[in-house]
Amino acid sequence: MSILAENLVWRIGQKTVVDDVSLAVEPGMVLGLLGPNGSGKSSLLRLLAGLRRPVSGRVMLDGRDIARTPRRDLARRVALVQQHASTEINVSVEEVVRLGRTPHRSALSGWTRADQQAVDMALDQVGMTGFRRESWHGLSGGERQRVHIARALAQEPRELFLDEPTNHLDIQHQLELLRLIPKLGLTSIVALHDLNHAAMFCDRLLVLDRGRVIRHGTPAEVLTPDLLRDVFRVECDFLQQEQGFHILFRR
Ligand SMILES: Nc1ncnc2c1ncn2[C@@H]1O[C@H](COP(=O)(O)OP(=O)(O)OP(=O)(O)O)[C@@H](O)[C@H]1O
Repeated sequence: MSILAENLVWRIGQKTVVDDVSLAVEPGMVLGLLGPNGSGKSSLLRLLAGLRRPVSGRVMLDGRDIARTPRRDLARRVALVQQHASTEINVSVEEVVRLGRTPHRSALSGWTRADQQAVDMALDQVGMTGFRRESWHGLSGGERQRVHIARALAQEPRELFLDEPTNHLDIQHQLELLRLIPKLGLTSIVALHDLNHAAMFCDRLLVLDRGRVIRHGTPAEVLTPDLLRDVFRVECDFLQQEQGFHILFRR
């Protein structure tokens, strides 16, 4: 397994935010993480990326416990694109993406061809090459989001965690990004709110509610009318199409 989490628990004060979560993702697969607001998706992603330590349970990447993995090794293989990430200082787009190379560089080595190639490719993958010299502060919310993803890709991770990556993006860029993720060949976990997008682009889905895993499996196994009613509190119909199903929400 590329990503394996066993019985993760995380609390803040008296509140159990992540409650006995286990999951497994095979190499190259995309797992969609679903759940209502406050269900623990962001908190779980931070535990999986090693930014938070669980109260109990463990996360294994390629069979190695991340609690015993040196920070630098972890930073070389895992990238997390968080919500509301921001940069205060006045920098160019390319400079933001170059930060993704930090874990690969030593204090003595200069900027290498491999570093530049990784940055060029990452900018290209998110369609931001033309913006490389622009100031970060002049970008729209969606453009910033794409630059954050480029920074994560420049890191050349093996595991990619994305927290609502389509936030702020127009529909064209939402679809482009969701199409890109499976093509990267990385093992990915993506927190999403759009259930149709999750069904279209993820191999497997996992639904959280109040920190607990309610269901996991293929999109067709997970997204059923009873789950949408019980967890998301919506009534819907399902439209069966050649390329899969589509959820129609009732007015
Ligand atoms: N640092 C923190 N301090 C206090 N409460 C926290 C903290 N981190 C998470 N929580 C609480 O834990 C719960 C889960 O939050 P989390 O952000 O993980 O949910 P989420 O599923 O990502 O939500 P959303 O869909 O709204 O982004 C929320 O009730 C939140 O207020």
